[in-house]
Amino acid sequence: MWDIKGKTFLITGGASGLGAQYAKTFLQLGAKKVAILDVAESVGVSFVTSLNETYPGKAVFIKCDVGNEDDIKGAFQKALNDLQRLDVIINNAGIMSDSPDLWRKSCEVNWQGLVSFTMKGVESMRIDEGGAGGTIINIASTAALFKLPTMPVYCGSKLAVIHFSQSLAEPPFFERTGVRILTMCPGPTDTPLLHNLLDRAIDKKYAEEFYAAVPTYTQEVESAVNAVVKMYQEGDCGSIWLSVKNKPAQDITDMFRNFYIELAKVI
Ligand SMILES: NC(=O)C1=CN([C@@H]2O[C@H](COP(=O)(O)OP(=O)(O)OC[C@H]3O[C@@H](n4cnc5c(N)ncnc54)[C@H](O)[C@@H]3O)[C@@H](O)[C@H]2O)C=CC1
Ligand SMILES: CCCCCC(=O)/C=C/[C@H]1[C@H](O)CC(=O)[C@@H]1CCCCCCC(=O)O
Repeated sequence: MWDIKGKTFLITGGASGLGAQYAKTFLQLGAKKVAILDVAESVGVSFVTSLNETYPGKAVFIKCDVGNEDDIKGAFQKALNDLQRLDVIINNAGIMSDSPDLWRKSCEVNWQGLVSFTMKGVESMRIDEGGAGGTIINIASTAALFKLPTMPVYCGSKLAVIHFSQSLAEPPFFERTGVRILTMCPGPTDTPLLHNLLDRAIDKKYAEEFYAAVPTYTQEVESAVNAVVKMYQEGDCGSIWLSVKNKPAQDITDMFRNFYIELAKVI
């Protein structure tokens, strides 16, 4: 069982939605400090103010657009200075929009930003270079596990998150670095990300027909958050987890393992 008590957390996209609930929950469970990184400054500042009312001095807000490398460099260094040491990074910031004006930004945020924070995290945590080890939690989605024709860019960015994470985590990565890479795939969860689905689609007209034909369902935020806590406490490096329909988190690593074993027979 991995400890939460006394650990420091950096959470991207932590000003609202699931990221804010991860912050609240890990503080409730004894985290030492959290750094909330988000592009939404006023929401982030007021959220951190409310956290500090309950947990004095334990939360800091750092403005950061995770789609912008200069922002990431500055924010990561500031988080290290403020927290002194980073034990856990939750790469949570994500955009769901395949619209012509936003698809490229969503690739930068969902994928490149996550890669950048993961690499910086590994560098600062790795025990073979003087660090103390740690955990990096990468948030993917069930959109990586089914084909959603209205949002192929979002699906692709989330599958990239899974494959990047599981490839990086291949043994002996953990033995060498002491850094644990974990991936969570939440299913549709009740947050603003799911508002205005038609405006987020690659093709609005087709999306109207598509969403009229498929049933929509969402799970509670609490369920997705509990799943991340369970994965943090129990997950092995390289493991991939699922959180759907308010069910307890499931470790689906073996399904991926078997998929690659089958593929290896033909490649
Ligand atoms: N809500 C859902 O149904 C699901 C969400 N996810 C993933 O969970 C993560 C969080 O999603 P939600 O909380 O639902 O979304 P949300 O839209 O409610 O919140 C996203 C947060 O990220 C921040 N953000 C957006 N762009 C940013 C940027 N460039 N730099 C820094 N912060 C930025 C926003 O300001 C906001 O605080 C995302 O990666 C999403 O893809 C995965 C599966 C299901
Ligand atoms: C086995 C085929 C499954 C196909 C599922 C699908 O294409 C549609 C899924 C919708 C489901 O009915 C409930 C929803 O809300 C889905 C549409 C919303 C997609 C956004 C997902 C965001 C995310 O999970 O990251």
